[in-house]
Amino acid sequence: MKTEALINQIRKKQSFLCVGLDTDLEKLPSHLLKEEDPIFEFNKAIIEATQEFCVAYKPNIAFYEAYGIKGWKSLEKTIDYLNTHYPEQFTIADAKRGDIGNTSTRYAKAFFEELNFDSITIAPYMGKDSVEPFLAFKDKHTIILALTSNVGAFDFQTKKVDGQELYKMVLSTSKTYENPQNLMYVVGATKAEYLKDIRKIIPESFLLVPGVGAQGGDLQDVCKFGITENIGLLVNSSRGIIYASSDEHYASSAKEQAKKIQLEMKIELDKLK
Ligand SMILES: O=c1ccn([C@@H]2O[C@H](COP(=O)(O)O)[C@@H](O)[C@H]2O)c(=O)[nH]1
Repeated sequence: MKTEALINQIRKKQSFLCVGLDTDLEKLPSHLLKEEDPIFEFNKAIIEATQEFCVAYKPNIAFYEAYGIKGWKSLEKTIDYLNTHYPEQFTIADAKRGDIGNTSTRYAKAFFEELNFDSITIAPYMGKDSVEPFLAFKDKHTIILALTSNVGAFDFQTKKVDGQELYKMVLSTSKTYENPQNLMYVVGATKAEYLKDIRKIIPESFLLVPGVGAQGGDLQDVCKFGITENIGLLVNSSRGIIYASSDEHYASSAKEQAKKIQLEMKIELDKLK
């Protein structure tokens, strides 16, 4: 998907919400466990309930890999369902990959060609030759971990290297890679105050912002420093939406929660007018 198409969807739906499909069998309503593929049935119901309020879906690959071949099948069915029924939705494989170039190319083929995701999250630690194989794919997006939402982000990402915080070096160095137009970045909602500095380095880039809801990040704080003329934000909530209730009303509860966040986003978008 082209970035322009994503921006158009955001304007049309007045939403920059990404729904995280972190689907955990242990948290599913018990009646779904009788289904042949409970994970897919759950995802399908969540997608149907939330799609009018969001512009992106982000399955975290760990939740599928955890169930082996069955989990991969559920993931494949989910991405196929999205691409068939809601091709306007931006899809993110939250896989946090990255390896020597030869191997990164295989990861890129797996997620961009075989599964046909629009984007993938990448750990930048192995540098240029580990990231560029992903960037080589036209109209696919490589979302680099810049400043993550967890406490462990302070172990390395905010430490100074040659007088500069590592996450800032990741932002500025990645801009020199081949095909930088295909880059996006992960910045945790729990680190909203850092967005002011981040926007000085990457004023236009799209940011995937996880950490609102269950992790306590604040949407208004994220928008205060992170929003741009072209919005430039995809704010993710996973558990806060998909497990809004654990009974048979899980889909309508997810819908209410997604709608609530979309209305908050509309208020932020109105401020840009
Ligand atoms: O810095 C990061 C990078 C990725 N994530 C992922 O986003 C979701 C957040 O889930 P919630 O339930 O909304 O907390 C999850 O898949 C994480 O692995 C992140 O949280 N922070």
